[in-house]
Amino acid sequence: WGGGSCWVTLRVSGWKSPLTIPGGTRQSPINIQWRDSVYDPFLKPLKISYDPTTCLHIWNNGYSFLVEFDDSTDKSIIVGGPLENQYRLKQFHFHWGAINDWGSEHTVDSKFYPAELHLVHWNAVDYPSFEDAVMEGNGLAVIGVFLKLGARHEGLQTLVDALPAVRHKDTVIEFDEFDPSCLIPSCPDYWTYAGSLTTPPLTESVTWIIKKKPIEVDEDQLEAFRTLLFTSDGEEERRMVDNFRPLQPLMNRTVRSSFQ
Ligand SMILES: NS(=O)(=O)c1c(F)c(F)c(S(=O)(=O)CCO)c(N[C@H]2CCc3ccccc32)c1F
Ligand SMILES: [Zn+2]
Repeated sequence: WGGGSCWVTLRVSGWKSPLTIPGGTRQSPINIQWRDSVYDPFLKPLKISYDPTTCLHIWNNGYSFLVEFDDSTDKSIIVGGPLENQYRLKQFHFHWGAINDWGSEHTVDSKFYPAELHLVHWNAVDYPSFEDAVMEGNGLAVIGVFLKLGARHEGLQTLVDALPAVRHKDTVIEFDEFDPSCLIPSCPDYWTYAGSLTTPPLTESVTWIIKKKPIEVDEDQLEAFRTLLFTSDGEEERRMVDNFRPLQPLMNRTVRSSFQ
């Protein structure tokens, strides 16, 4: 184990992801210890402007279900917050548990939420493509939004209604005119830290922006996520649940907050 690099691939209900990567110093997800986060008065409000006509399709890629956007223009972008320039929306996806006691990737004071939304953006100012940006320290910006059990979320319901059509891995349906800002709490408060993708290639290229306030969804909506499958049509069915990566060491990082 020592200082050497070691690969441990954890096979948890189809969620293959190395536990640690060689030389990783800024891996995600992490536990956010509220009292250890440092208020940074220089953090700007995050500005979100998405164009619903850039929404393309929903697909089940065997990791999660994701909604992909046309990122060939600057129509759907975020700017401000901890970011040096604007980032283009590429896709959003979720992580969730088999039961409501866990499911999120990040935790707050070691508390899990039943699910977590990730909106993945890339730095199209400095890099020619998403694939290039994935390899750069300031290449990506991911907004994380916690989901908690509560009232039904009308905006999410549009997505939930489409899930039966993407039940199996590698199924896709057209999905248009969806504005994902309806899934982001209006409260401006967030934490931010330098991290990584939580799926392969696990590159340390993500500026994480984790919203302090969760959104509320109801039990039926969480159950709808759990009806998805890791497996393709014709394979032995394995329910798509617990598709989150284990917590990673904070190492030499500080989590900043935009609020006091
Ligand atoms: N939690 S997370 O935000 O780190 C994250 C995921 F958790 C996740 F599942 C995916 S994916 O596209 O479903 C699976 C591909 O890795 C991506 N997709 C990214 C990662 C690599 C890649 C390559 C092309 C298009 C999208 C992505 C992701 F950024
Ligand atoms: Zn994710």
